[in-house]
Amino acid sequence: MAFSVAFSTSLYTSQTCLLSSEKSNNLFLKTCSLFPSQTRKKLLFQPLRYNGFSTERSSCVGIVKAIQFENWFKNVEVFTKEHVAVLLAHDIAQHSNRFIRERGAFTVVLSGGSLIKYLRKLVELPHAESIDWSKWHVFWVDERVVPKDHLESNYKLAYDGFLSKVPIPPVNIYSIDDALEADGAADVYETTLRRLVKNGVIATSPNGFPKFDLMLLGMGQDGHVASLFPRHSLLKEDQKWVSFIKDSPKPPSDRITLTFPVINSSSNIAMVVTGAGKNNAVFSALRGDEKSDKLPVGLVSSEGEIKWYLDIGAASKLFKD
Ligand SMILES: O=C1O[C@H](COP(=O)(O)O)[C@@H](O)[C@H](O)[C@H]1O
Repeated sequence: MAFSVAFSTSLYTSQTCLLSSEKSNNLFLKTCSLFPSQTRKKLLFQPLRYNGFSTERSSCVGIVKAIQFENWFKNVEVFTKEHVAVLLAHDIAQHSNRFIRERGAFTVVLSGGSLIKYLRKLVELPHAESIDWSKWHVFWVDERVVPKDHLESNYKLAYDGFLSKVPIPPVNIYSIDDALEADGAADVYETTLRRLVKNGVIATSPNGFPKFDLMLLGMGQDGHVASLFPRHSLLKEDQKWVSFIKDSPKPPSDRITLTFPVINSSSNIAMVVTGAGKNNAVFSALRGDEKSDKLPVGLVSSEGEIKWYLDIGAASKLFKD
C-alpha cells in the first residue's frame, strides 16, 4: 500500500537526493542517480524530505553538504498539504496508542489557527475507530479571551473542525472560562492544570512543570507560537505555567497562553507549519542560529522529540543552496 511506504522514512539516508515539485496537487518526484532502481519505486511515496538537493539545478550538491543539512533538518518532513494531514493523523494515533498503553491516558495540547484543518484525517477511518477517545484529555496552548461561540475562539475552531466529530468525554476537554478577564482566565487554567498534575492525569517533568504527552504547535509568519510573540516580555516567563497578554500584536488583543517552560517540557512536540509566507521563519528556526526573542519558534525545545511537518511552501527556503 502506498501509505505504508510513505510512513517509513528508514530508507532515507543522507546519500539520497530528491528533486521535488508540486503540480496540480499531484506529487512529482525525480530521483537522482544515487538511488538504486528498486528503491526508486518505493521512494515515489516518500515524504519530500530535504536532503541537500537543489530544486533549481538538476544535479546533487555535494554529499558533505547533504550530510550537514541532514543534521540540521533531522525530524523534518516535507509533504504536500494533503500528506501533512495524513501523516500527522498517523503519528498522533501512534502517540495516542503508546501513551494510553503506558499511562492510561493521553494528554494532547491544541493550537488554534491552521493546525485544526490538519487534524481532518484523524476523524476519518481507520483512526476514528481505532483510537480510544475515552482516554484523551484535550488542552489549548493558547486561547483568545472571547466567548466560546465567537469566530475568533480557538475552542470553537477546534470544536467545529475536530472535537465535535469524535467521542472525547466533554469533561476531558479543558477549555478556558470565557466569563473571566484574561488574567483571571489564566489563573483558573493554571489551577486546573495543577489539579490534573496532582491527580496524575498530566505527567510531571523533572523540573516540576506539567509534561504533556503531545503538543501540536502552529507558527505564525512572524515566528510566534502559542500567544508568545516576538520581543514580548512573556517570552521570558519562567515561573508561571499559564500567563496572559492584553497587547497581542495579532488580534484579538486579550489572550492566555502556556509559557515556554511548559511547552518545552512536553514529551513530544509536533510543529505543523504550511505556506510559503512562513518559509523564512522555518529556515531560521531550523538552522538554529536565531535563539533570541526576535523569533519565538527558535526558543521551542523539547525534553522529548520535536518533529516538523512542513508543506513545500513552508520548506521552500530549505531547498535553496
Ligand atoms: O493566533 C494564533 O496563531 C498561531 C498561528 O496560526 P496560523 O493560522 O498561522 O497557523 C496559532 O498557532 C495560535 O494557536 C493562534 O492563537
